Amino acid sequence: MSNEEVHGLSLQIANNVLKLDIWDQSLFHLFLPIQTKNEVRTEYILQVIQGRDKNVALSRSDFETFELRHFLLTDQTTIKVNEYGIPEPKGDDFEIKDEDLDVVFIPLLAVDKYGNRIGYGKGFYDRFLAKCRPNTIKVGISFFEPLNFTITTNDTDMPLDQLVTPKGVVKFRSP
Ligand SMILES: Nc1nc2c(c(=O)[nH]1)N(C=O)[C@@H](CNc1ccc(C(=O)N[C@@H](CCC(=O)O)C(=O)O)cc1)CN2
Ligand SMILES: Nc1ncnc2c1ncn2[C@@H]1O[C@H](COP(=O)(O)OP(=O)(O)OP(=O)(O)O)[C@@H](O)[C@H]1O
Repeated sequence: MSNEEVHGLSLQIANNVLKLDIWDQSLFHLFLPIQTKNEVRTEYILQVIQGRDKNVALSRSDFETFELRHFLLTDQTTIKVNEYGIPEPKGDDFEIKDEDLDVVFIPLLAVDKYGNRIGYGKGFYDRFLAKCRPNTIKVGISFFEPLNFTITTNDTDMPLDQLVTPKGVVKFRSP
């Protein structure tokens, strides 16, 4: 995918995020893209969320425990790219508990028609989502539509509620 394609499709995804039924919620968790990985450029989604005056949380990854810690994004937040190429907030101000997040946007490599997800491994998101509230809205973000075959799951895998792609929104229901 060319850089222009990545940006154009990411902008379409941000426009489709507007169609989600999430705008009565207040605290949104977002990932910032790993530049070297052709991930969806979430800066456009960030603009959409902030344009609606919602609060945004960003995470720092701990590669010893494979846990994420979340911090409120403010005017004072400094972002630094870590050794894995992930942009992360610096400092310990305004830490946010997993249970306080209303909506979580999730990066993924592939998803099937049931909302089962394949990530980059290490289980960061499976651990994180398991600690969120049951009614936290889990939204996958992808350039691609769901796969036609079923992804094999294990009992720690956390399925998605919805998926946003450049084409639109996909809602999942349990099989
Ligand atoms: N933008 C973004 N942030 C995210 C994730 C993500 O997928 N995307 N994660 C979702 O879980 C977590 C980080 N997950 C990661 C999992 C593995 C490696 C890793 O093993 N990197 C190796 C090899 C990279 C490769 O395979 O090419 C390295 O950089 O040396 C990095 C990040 C949290 N933050
Ligand atoms: N809630 C959890 N508690 C402890 N270990 C977990 C938990 N969730 C996942 N793991 C472990 O993390 C490892 C990676 O998980 P998995 O292969 O499912 O990652 P993934 O599907 O790529 O998703 P992710 O994006 O979350 O990394 C596995 O060894 C799994 O057992």
